[in-house]
Formats: sequence, structure tokens, C-alpha cells
Amino acid sequence: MSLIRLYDTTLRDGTQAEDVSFLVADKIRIAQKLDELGIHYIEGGWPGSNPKDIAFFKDVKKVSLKQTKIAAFGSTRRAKTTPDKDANIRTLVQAEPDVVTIFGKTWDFHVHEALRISLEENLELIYDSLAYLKQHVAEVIYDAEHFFDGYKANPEYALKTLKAAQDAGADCIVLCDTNGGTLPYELPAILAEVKKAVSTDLGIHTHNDSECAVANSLVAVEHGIVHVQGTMNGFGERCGNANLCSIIPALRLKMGRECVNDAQLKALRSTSRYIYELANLVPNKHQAYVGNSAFAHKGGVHVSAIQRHPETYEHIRPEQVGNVTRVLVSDLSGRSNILAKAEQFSINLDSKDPITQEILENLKEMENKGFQFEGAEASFELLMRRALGTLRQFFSVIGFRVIDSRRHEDEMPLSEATIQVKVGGKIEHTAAEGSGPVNALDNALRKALEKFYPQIREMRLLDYKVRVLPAGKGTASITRVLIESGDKDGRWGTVGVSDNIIDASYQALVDALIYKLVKDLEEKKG
Ligand SMILES: CC(=O)SCCNC(=O)CCNC(=O)[C@H](O)C(C)(C)COP(=O)(O)OP(=O)(O)OC[C@H]1O[C@@H](n2cnc3c(N)ncnc32)[C@H](O)[C@@H]1OP(=O)(O)O
Ligand SMILES: CC(=O)C(=O)O
Repeated sequence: MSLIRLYDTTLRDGTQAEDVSFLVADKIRIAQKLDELGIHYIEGGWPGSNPKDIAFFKDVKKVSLKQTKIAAFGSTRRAKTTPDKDANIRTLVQAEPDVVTIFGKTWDFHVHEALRISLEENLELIYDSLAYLKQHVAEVIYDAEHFFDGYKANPEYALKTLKAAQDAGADCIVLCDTNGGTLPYELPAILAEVKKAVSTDLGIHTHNDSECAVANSLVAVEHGIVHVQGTMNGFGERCGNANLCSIIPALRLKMGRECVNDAQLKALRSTSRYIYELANLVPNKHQAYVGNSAFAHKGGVHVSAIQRHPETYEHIRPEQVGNVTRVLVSDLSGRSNILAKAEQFSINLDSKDPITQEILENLKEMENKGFQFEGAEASFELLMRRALGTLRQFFSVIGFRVIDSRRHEDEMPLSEATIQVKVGGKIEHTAAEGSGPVNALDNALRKALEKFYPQIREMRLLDYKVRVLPAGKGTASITRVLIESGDKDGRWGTVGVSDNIIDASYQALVDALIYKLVKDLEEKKG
């Protein structure tokens, strides 16, 4: 089967998303990553829009890309001018990209309302913009904006706009579902009519306003489209663009279409996360194929079955897209979840050992009290080790006190914690200040323990989340604290629950410290 050409517009349409913006240097790094992923075209921006996009086209020439072509985006010429005098068309040529993509109007309503010109004049805009660009750029792509809405409103005129693009020499005509309102069942009949009207290669560009952008792209491929536009992680204007992180594996693994190779497909998840990172956005954990939860199993029945055969609850093998199977523990767990976790933590546990059932019951009891271990696997590992009696007593806390005071209305509050710990036979009594009561307690705990366990200095608190559990008791409600800690080798999550926020934080902090000590000891043992 012929190659499906992947066209990524993360750097153009992706940046039209609320909250997404990239520096020029980041755009270049993303282009390099997309090239490694095997993307055939990268739309780098609209040089007629802003200096940053002009700089991108200048800078991208300095990096070596293996196979991708760089496309510059713009519109057809303005009315009442000629392409050679149109500022936007001139900047497209001056950017010297491998490819130019311009969008033009298909929908008669848009021609009348947005451009306020005649239908005939719009055909001239399309024809002479493309014909001019074809003389100056090696490859020219035409994005037929609002194609599907335009076709539904006035099919004859919509097809005339495509013919104008074909007559001008466009190398590919891309049918755009600009407002994202088209549903998959509508595509086959429309595509059949388009194929009767034009013979140029066809592409698809969809938006996700009806949650159908990926589905529409795949249906289009099934009906002969050879060029697919989309963005990484589905970034894009309003509800986003068709998500290439879902389209690529579907094409490759389910539809048997040639697009990227196996090794490139394995880099899908890491590329997705790289782009989230540069966009400074938290990855969507529920994202298909590449999200943390895409292959995370929670229900006991599911966990039991995947251990017998992964395909029972997994639609592909996660490693094909660089993801992994995960087993979660919660009050929906069965013994299979406990055994899977024991294996992950390298803890010997026999399914017939009554301790397995005891751990399961303890887990359910604790979840009922408000604990949640999905984001706090380190606390769950400690719970297992405690139940098995294999957790070494590194230290015990005899007691602590936290004082939070604001002495004058116009002064910052002061937080101070004192703590008494026992390590071996020795008692250590320390005090520390902090920016807030939890920070003061954390500082006092570390100060007391660092003398005995200097490796604690390597440990950092990376995230701290407080959740008020819905008991309707206002400030007297139960709180759950989740802490994420890390050192040079990894990150781990711990949890505490109490009707006192300091006490809940204390539990999560102590678990985080004990986990660090357990982890280092296990590593030493090899
Ligand atoms: C479907 C899409 O995603 S298309 C891409 C949308 N992305 C963007 O708009 C981001 C980049 N845009 C920009 O930086 C600016 O809008 C610019 C520089 C392109 C234009 O800025 P301005 O000249 O101030 O115009 P403005 O932003 O108000 O856009 C309206 C103009 O675009 C014209 N226009 C819109 N679509 C087209 C088209 N396909 N062909 C020609 N002109 C067009 C309108 O006729 C109007 O021109 P007029 O003011 O002369 O009547
Ligand atoms: C071209 C484009 O971005 C659109 O029609 O949505």
C-alpha cells in the first residue's frame, strides 16, 4: 500500500491553542524531534504573521534534518492586489521553505462574510496565488479551508475552488474540517464526489470540536486520502487538531499503512512528552496510546486476565509506542493486583500466603479512610513490607510540635517545628524554621536524620498536593496529602490522611524519607 504522508502542524496550528506557545529555539528542537519520529512535513509557522516565525525559517536551515520537509504557511493573496505585491505571499517566498502551504476559502458564506468579495474573485485569489507560488517554490500545498461545510452548503462552488487549485498546479489539495463539526459517516460520500472532480493527491486536516478529528482522518485514509495533517498531543485552535499520537499508531498497527518505521513508532511516547515539556504543560495521563493511564489496569478482574495474557485488556502491545503496562492498586483491586505490585517491587509473595489477603483487606480499609495509593506507590510498598515484617526500623518519631504565628498584622507569619527522633539507641532533638508549617516540619525531620543518614540530603520534595475529602465538614474535613519526592535516580509518591493537615503531611513526609532509605539499602544489596 502507498505511503501515507504525515504533515505535522504543531508549530503552526498547535500554537493557535490556548496556553501553547514556543520560543524559536524550542520550535527548532521540536522540528528535530519530529524529524527523528519520521514526520514527512513540518509546518513551522506563518512567516507573514510575526518575527518569531520568520526567525524559525532562518534558523531551521542551520540544523540538519534527515528526511522531513519544512513548510511555511499563509493565505491566498488579499483582494485588490497581485501575488507579487502581496506582503504575505512575498514573505512566504522569502522564507525559502521546502514547501509552501496556503489556505483559501471554499465556503460561499465565508467568501461573502469574511472576505466580502464575489465568488468569482475568490476563485481568482486561489488560482493566481498558487500559480505564482508554483513558479517560486518546489512544492505547493493547498488547504481548502472549511471544505466540508462549504461542500454541504454549495457543492458545486466548493468543487470549483478545488479545480482552481488543481489548475494552478497545487501538488496536494487538503480538505479541511476547519470548524470540526463533520461526523465520520458524512465523509465517504463527499470524498467520492471530490475524487470524481479532481485528480490531484488529496489530504485531510481536521479539528476536534465534535471529538471526531482522529476518526475523520482515518476514514479519509480508508477512502483514498494520502496526506494527513495533525498535531502532536492534539494541540490546536479551540478543542484542538487531529492528534498525530493517535493517528500514527492507528495507521501503522491497525490499518497496515506505511508511515513511520517500528523504531520511530517506539519513540512516539517520548516525543509526545518532550513536546508537553517544552510547552510547559502537564501531559494528559488519559491520552490514547501515549498517556500514563493508556495501559494502566485498576480492576482486579482486568489485572488477573492481563497477567494470563496481556491482549485480554490491551488493544496493542504498549511497548510498540514506547509505553508500558502498569498495575494500579485501589479498593477495586483483587489479589492479582497485590501480586503484580509485589513482583514490581521485587517482594516475594505467594498467592496462597494468607498475608496476600491481609494486605488486600488492609488496602481496602485504608482507601475507605481516604488513602489513595495510585499516586503513592512508595507508601503502598512500605505497607506491604510492614505487613510482611521485612521493613527495617530506620528511626522512630517520639513527637513533634509545629508553631505557626503572625505576631503583627503587617508581618509575614513565622513557622517553626521541633521534633524528637530515636535512631538506634540515640535520641535527637532538633528545631527548624520554614516557609510554612509543612516546610518547617520537613526541615526539622531532615535536620534530625541527616546526621545518621546523610543520603537524605540528595532527596528533594518535588510536588505537594492537598485534597479535602468530601465530608462536608468545612475546615474540619479530612485531608489527604500526596507528596512526590525525588533524587538523582528517580521519583516516588507517598500519602498521608488525617483530619489535621499537618499530621497528614507528616505521615507522607515520613514515608518519603523511609522509602528513600529502603531504596538505597536495596540498591546496595544489588
Ligand atoms: C483556519 C486557520 O487556522 S487559518 C490560520 C489562522 N491563524 C492566524 O490567524 C494566526 C496568524 N495571523 C496573523 O498574524 C494575522 O491575522 C495576519 C498577520 C495574518 C493578518 O493580520 P491583519 O492584516 O491585521 O488581518 P486580520 O488578522 O484582521 O485578518 C483579517 C484579514 O485577513 C483576510 N483573509 C482571511 N482569510 C483570507 C484568505 N484565505 N485569503 C486572503 N485573505 C484572507 C481578510 O479578508 C481580512 O483582510 P482585510 O482586513 O483586508 O479585509
Ligand atoms: C487550514 C486550517 O488550519 C484549517 O482549515 O483549519
